[in-house]
Amino acid sequence: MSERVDVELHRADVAELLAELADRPTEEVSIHRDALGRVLAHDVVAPGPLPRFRNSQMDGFAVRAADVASAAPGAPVTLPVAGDVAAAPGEPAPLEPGTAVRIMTGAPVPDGADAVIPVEDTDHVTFNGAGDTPATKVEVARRRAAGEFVREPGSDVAAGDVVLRAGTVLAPHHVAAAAACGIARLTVLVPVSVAVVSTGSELVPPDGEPGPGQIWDANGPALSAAVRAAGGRVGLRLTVPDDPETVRVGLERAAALCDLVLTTGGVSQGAYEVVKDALPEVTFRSVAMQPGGPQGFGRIAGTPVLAFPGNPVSAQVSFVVFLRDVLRRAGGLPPVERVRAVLDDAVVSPAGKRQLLRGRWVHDAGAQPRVAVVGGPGSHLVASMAAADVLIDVPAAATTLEPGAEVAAWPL
Ligand SMILES: Nc1nc2c(c(=O)[nH]1)N[C@H]1C(S)=C(S)[C@@H](COP(=O)(O)OP(=O)(O)OC[C@H]3O[C@@H](n4cnc5c(N)ncnc54)[C@H](O)[C@@H]3O)O[C@H]1N2
Ligand code: MOO
Repeated sequence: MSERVDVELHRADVAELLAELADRPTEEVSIHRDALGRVLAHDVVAPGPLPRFRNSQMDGFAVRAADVASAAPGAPVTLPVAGDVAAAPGEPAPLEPGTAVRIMTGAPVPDGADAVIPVEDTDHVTFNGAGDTPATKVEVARRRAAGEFVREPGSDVAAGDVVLRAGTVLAPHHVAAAAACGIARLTVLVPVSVAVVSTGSELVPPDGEPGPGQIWDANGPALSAAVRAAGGRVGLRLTVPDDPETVRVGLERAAALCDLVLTTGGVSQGAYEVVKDALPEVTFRSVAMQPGGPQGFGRIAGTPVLAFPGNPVSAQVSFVVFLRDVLRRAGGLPPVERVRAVLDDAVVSPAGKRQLLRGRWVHDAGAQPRVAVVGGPGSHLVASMAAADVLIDVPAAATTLEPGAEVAAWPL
């Protein structure tokens, strides 16, 4: 651990190393299964208009507005009902002047009709229970202007309009717009594929039985979840023991399969720092922060690798500070902005290191967001981390901060 570098410098180095990840390939996905949450690669253009044809906005009677121009409550206009149009396949016959057709919401409005009288404004009042009973005449008790309750073709979308913009993170309402335009497949960005490699002979999976001296692997599941939450994909999950040969073999496999290799553990000053030993071509350095001080970055077989420390809070904080925004940007998601907030508590902090304390937002009516400290600063305190929803960024120059001090806060 030859040098101790500033957090922002290491951030910039990591961003530069991983800049190539932003060059994303694309793939087609079905709107029925895989589109949700994916990021659109291109603008989506409507192949035709929406609505596709003139149709009724109401259950009622299609008429010529001129034929009911004198209709008023107490002075209805009576028209013969010449037919019935449902929202169903087919084209209705043109409307003869001086007649009406019963029409349902979404049904094609016949040529010759230019307004729809809602059923409530007629002597039928409602169609509920009317079934297939054909109406022979209708009394219209309210006039409607030409165009009322008629949905014109293209009034929502014209052919050639952009309905969804490149970069949209697909939500249910975007799927609806694509489906309504008859677009069943969308071209989206391929997520960054990350190999998440936990190192440590002491680790057993969370569903395993730890023996003496063993612990459950928190970092593998945590970083896998973090990768997915930042729009990435876990291309490989490995846990390797503290044996440099085995670690090397695992990391070479990971490098061959994924866009990025992410390791935890084995990067500090101990006797068994296997990641350091297995990756002589990678730069290991001490970053002036706590937690998350020991860091590695470089390439293995041409693939970028980041080596995070093994302490669980250190690994999670490292992800937030160094990798989250890089992954989000590469995958087309906006970065998570840091927020200026006011401290609720007094804090002490080591000299010369930025400290990222676990905190919670304090919700009140104040003008500026406030944060309170949760738990201690130890890098092994996973429960305090779980209770936090923000990281409080105490500057390197500060050894104490009083309540009311302004700090940067990293939303979790
Ligand atoms: N003499 C020194 N000792 C340490 C220093 C130092 O500067 N000088 N730095 C400390 C700091 S800070 C950190 S952070 C850790 C980093 O250690 P490593 O990255 O080498 O990680 P390990 O030694 O493998 O493990 C540390 C700790 O975390 C536990 N661990 C590891 N992996 C997992 C996992 N996947 N899930 C849950 N817990 C994990 C491991 O059992 C250890 O308790 O070094 C300090 N020491
Ligand atoms: O820098 Mo370490 O991550 O504090 O435990």
